[in-house]
Amino acid sequence: KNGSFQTLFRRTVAARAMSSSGASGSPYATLAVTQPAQFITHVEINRPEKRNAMSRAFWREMVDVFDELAGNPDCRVVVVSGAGRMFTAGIDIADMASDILQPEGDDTARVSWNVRKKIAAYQETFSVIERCPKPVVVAVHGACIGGGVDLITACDIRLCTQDAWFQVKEVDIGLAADVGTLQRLPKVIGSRSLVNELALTARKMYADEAKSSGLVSRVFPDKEAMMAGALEMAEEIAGRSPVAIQGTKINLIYSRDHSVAEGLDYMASWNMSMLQTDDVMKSAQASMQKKSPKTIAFSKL
Ligand SMILES: CC/C=C\C=C\CC(=O)SCCNC(=O)CCNC(=O)[C@H](O)C(C)(C)COP(=O)(O)OP(=O)(O)OC[C@H]1O[C@@H](n2cnc3c(N)ncnc32)[C@H](O)[C@@H]1OP(=O)(O)O
Repeated sequence: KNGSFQTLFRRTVAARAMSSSGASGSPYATLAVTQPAQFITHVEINRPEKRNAMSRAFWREMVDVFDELAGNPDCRVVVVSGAGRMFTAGIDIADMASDILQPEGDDTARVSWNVRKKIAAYQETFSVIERCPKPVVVAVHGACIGGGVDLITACDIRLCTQDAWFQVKEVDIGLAADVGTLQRLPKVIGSRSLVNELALTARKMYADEAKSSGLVSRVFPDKEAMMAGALEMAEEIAGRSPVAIQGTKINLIYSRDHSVAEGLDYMASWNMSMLQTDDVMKSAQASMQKKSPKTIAFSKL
């Protein structure tokens, strides 16, 4: 069934749609948000002429979009990618310099207070991805620099193309990375030594090493194949019980940050109510009848 002409055709059309450089009439200046298939939302960083550099508008718009998607029952999974030649060149150095380097305040305490608030707001841009109960699949092609690494480490599944490269570039512009890479990358990549090397030297890491280190789980030959793969994966997720999927994401993140005993305790409290969902019976029945979960009509969540 997977290889049928119709399925392949539909995937190719969807992958092309997902590779486009944006939807007209988007309410966002830096993002194109579309629905390539039922329950799947595609968030495309859409400033290709500036290599998807993250401007002030971008930092705000990501929060708006993910806050909305978190509560939107028509979204069960999100795919994030970049338009044009690369995923992202990181922070927009031109647009952001004045925001960070000329802070307001009458004295050191007030200036510091205001800078802290700004940094916390920038951190929120990627923390909303992690807090969103819908799984987020990120698809990286070409460069993923600086803030791009902060972004992808907040996502649940990372895919890339063979031409992708990743760079924790902050030290090159005089910063200690402050919006998530130093906190999340060590949880993603097993080797602390490799994380330290990448963050302290700002060297580029290419697709094969990204795969062998565990930063990405799959490498595709090109962007079209990657977007088709991302959509296929998103369909697998979107076709399953949203109660099970969202509970799985939330508990995986909780147990990443807690002891096994605390994670088990949280899980027991979680499932004491969630096990009572109709989705368990529906899914078990379909499984016994050897039907795909995708054939089940789950209530919206
Ligand atoms: C609170 C702080 C929060 C977060 C902090 C994050 C830190 C970081 O993100 S550090 C990383 C910063 N990024 C960089 O240093 C990358 C700089 N860019 C490049 O090295 C290159 O542009 C490139 C990404 C390798 C792409 O090269 P190429 O394909 O040859 O394109 P260009 O001709 O260089 O650029 C095209 C166009 O895009 C503009 N641009 C590219 N990157 C940025 C950027 N980071 N900020 C602003 N603008 C960028 C470039 O200026 C060009 O614009 P024109 O108007 O066409 O001149």
